[in-house]
Amino acid sequence: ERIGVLGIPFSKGQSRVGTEYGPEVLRNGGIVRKLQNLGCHVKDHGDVEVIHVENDDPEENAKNPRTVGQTSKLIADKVEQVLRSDDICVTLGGDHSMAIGCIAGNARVEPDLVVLWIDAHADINTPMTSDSGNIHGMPLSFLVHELESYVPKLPGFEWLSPCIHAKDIAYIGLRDVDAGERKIIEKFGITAFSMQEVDKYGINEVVERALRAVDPEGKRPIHLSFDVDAMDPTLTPSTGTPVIGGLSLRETYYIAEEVARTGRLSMVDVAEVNPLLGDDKDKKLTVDMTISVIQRFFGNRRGGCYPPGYDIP
Ligand SMILES: N[C@@H](CCCCC(O)O)C(=O)O
Ligand SMILES: [Mn+2]
Ligand SMILES: [Mn+2]
Ligand SMILES: [Mn+2]
Repeated sequence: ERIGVLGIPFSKGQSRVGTEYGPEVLRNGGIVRKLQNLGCHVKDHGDVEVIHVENDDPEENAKNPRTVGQTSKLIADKVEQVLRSDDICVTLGGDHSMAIGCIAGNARVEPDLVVLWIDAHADINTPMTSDSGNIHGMPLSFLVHELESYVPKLPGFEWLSPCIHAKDIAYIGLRDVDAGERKIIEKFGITAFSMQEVDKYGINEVVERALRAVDPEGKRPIHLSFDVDAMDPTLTPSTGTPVIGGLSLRETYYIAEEVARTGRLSMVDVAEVNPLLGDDKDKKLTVDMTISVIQRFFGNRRGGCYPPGYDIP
């Protein structure tokens, strides 16, 4: 597979400084080389240009709307460009508002995509249901057809139209869901496996049910949006909204290996790495755990692997 890596040094979807350094620390952690060592053809497309709008006052309770909206358009355009030249795009974030542009861009190339959202959070607040006003808690609400009449057209978002349906989304890892988000999940029948279901059914059954729910015929391209806070904070402490009781390393590996096995992975977003949070040990652990998970989307199976065409001498 040809992989296109794209950095998204962005933090204005939330209030903490630091996720803008996510791409840098993931690259320094060797993510490009480690994917190449798996036999993948990897092209690093550099970073998306980030827009900074002065006096970007909140609108309808959403913070930095112009900055987020205009940057999201650049993300969508760049992602579309990468996916027209490479098979798979891996985006290195950046806060999870990046997913607005990532999914919008991917949907231009793969309109039939489904979304697997691996996250402690549902990230589907509308500007009105959000308590924080942080757009990293809202990305899916701008993308889902069924929510279009519930979401005001914010300045900076004029370019964006919804491009997925509620039934095309499956969550794994939820454990901190706001009231408005829970209502939306139930009202529109979004497939959602919280940590309770992971404990009840086991990760293998959860992954199987999630994939079957969004893509019963097993033919649709997969957009996997991975918020590192889906994993337990003992594994990825350097993130802005940690929640205890998260996915284990092995559960997260399993998700990645099963999604890889479909052969239909179109894009992986890696969101919410914040290297300014925690000490140096926390930062290194977060980067190493994150990269080890990403490797498993691209053939590094625990049962071993070998380069294409390899045979024993
Ligand atoms: N649901 C909270 C927390 C959102 C966390 C966002 C992260 O998952 O990208 C909010 O809306 O502010
Ligand atoms: Mn999260
Ligand atoms: Mn449609
Ligand atoms: Mn998230």
